[in-house]
Amino acid sequence: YPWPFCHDSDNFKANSSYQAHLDFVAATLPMNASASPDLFATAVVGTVPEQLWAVGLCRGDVNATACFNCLTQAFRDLQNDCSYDKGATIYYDPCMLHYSDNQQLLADDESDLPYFISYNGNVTSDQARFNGLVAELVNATAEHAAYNSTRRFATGESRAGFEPKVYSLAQCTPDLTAARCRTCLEAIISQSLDGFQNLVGGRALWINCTYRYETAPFFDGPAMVQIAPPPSSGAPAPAPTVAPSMQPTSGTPAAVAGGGGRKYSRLPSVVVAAVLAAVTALNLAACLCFWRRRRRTAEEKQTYPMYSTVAEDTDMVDSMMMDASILRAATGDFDESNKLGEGGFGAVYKGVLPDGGEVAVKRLSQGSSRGVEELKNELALVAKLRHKNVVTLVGICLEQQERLLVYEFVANRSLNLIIFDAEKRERLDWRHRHQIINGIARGLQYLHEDSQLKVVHRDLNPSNILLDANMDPKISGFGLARIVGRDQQTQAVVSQGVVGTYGYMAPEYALRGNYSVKSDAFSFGVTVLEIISGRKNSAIYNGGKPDDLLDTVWQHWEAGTVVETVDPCMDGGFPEGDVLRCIHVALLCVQGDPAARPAMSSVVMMLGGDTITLQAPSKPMIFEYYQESPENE
Ligand SMILES: Nc1ncnc2c1ncn2[C@@H]1O[C@H](COP(=O)(O)OP(=O)(O)OP(=O)(O)O)[C@@H](O)[C@H]1O
Repeated sequence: YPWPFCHDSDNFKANSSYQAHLDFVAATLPMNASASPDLFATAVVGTVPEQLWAVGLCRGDVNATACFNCLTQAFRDLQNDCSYDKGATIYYDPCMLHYSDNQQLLADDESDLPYFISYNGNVTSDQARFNGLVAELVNATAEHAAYNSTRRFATGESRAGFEPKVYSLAQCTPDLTAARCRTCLEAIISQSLDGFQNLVGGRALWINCTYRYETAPFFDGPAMVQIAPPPSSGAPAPAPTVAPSMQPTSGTPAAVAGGGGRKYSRLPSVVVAAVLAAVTALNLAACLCFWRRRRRTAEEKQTYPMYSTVAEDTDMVDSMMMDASILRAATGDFDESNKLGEGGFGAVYKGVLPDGGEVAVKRLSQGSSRGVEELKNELALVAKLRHKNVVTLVGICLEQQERLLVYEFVANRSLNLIIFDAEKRERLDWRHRHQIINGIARGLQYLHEDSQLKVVHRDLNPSNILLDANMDPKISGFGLARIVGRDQQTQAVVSQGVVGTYGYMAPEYALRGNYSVKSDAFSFGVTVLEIISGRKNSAIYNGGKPDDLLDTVWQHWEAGTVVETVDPCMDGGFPEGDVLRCIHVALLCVQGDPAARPAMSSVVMMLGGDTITLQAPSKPMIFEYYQESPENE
């Protein structure tokens, strides 16, 4: 160890957004993974094409400190070994890290995955019984990891009575369903185990799942699965069939391999093995690297999350179902000219239904597992929400490969397209801006406090605020939203990674994965300051110097010159008292301590009543990510 794989994907440039995303994930993911009970975290940051997706998983039997150290080291090593490669994977004994600009792993029919195998070249004596024992133990351990462990982790051992004893381990990323975990393990076991016949140790490593067996103990804690030794008599096992490319070169010690930052290019769909030159040089056991193209099986298709969603809420889904043919006709077969925009999960098209009704059709990218998760969320959540300031979902379509979400058409599209456009934002006078701020506050209050559900949006920002023909705002983009307990006052913690948009994430969410209605309040505060100033709160380094709107507004607030931060486009055409009140409320929302931020019902009241006295805000927490330059890290 370590075994790094550079994916030979696109390169990114130093100081690019992708680099900033990678730095951010390197600073947060090890903490999120080690703090989660599953020792697992994922993160999606930024937007396509600069979006970075990362997954980190520690072996189920290591402690949080070892997990944190391993993943921290993993980022360091990959940034050295695969510097500027957008996609890379690294395996250590205690952890695995993978990042890429492409989220398509197991869920993608056509994805090529770094499928890595290593084995111990020593050969056993009673081969037929040994091979039978290994196969039984490995499969039992895989079964246990998939179906009996929510962490998708299991260890196993053979009982006394046959020498050598065998020890095994199987693990999947805990975001896989039980069935998909089993499918994944089955795939790597069936691909590799034949090649390990007679060998005293072997393992296959994949991003979504891994298994290993050895004749010496190698994991901590008692084995979760035990199997009886094979009987001494009985039908002889079939003759071993060792794949020629996988035969050990010599009886070598325990399986270890090195990859030294080599670049592996994509290979043909047939499994191709390449013995690493470094193996011989380092006098280590044989080690093979496979890139292979997988076809999703019928069984995997059945376990695709979308289908279980449909089964869960059939009545609601049925009533909203629309024909793909109608939506195709409505959008001119998803013609480019009807494209309204593109989000992280697919493009959005304007459509006109046969009755003349205008709709916006979100077409989720095919094969994106994130897209399916988003769809699940949207179905379960948005369909139940009804508020003037929340976008309405009017239909859905799940036909063959199409996954379409149909919304009411919101004429002026998203706020970011106006507020950050030098010309268009001149159209937004103070009356409009005030109306937008109030509308967002009311929509958020509804989500947090008044709907049947208690919803934390988690990705509130101007690209998720749509403006109707009257410039009334509607909150959209519920793909990352979460329902939290109605009485939940405290914060929930993401176990599967921080997702959201830079510059709007509350520090406790970005750094520790804690989200709550108060992390939405933070995003609201940032959005309000952007609406008033017409400036983006850039979390990306600007020539090595942080360009932070919160900091700028705070400096002016303290100096008593905060009116200078108001968008010059408005040319002084605003009542100063109203503007100051809005900035004051926004500063209360971006305070570092979540408990000090007001609830949205208070925000609505504070915005509406000039008789209410407001508390003095404390300095916003501008978290370190903004303050350090990448060179210092
Ligand atoms: N209901 C709608 N009516 C009109 N335009 C819309 C509607 N929904 C989305 N759009 C337009 O399409 C763009 C893409 O929307 P989408 O919700 O997919 O992306 P996003 O919010 O920018 O990103 P993400 O989904 O990654 O959060 C929006 O920025 C907006 O301009």
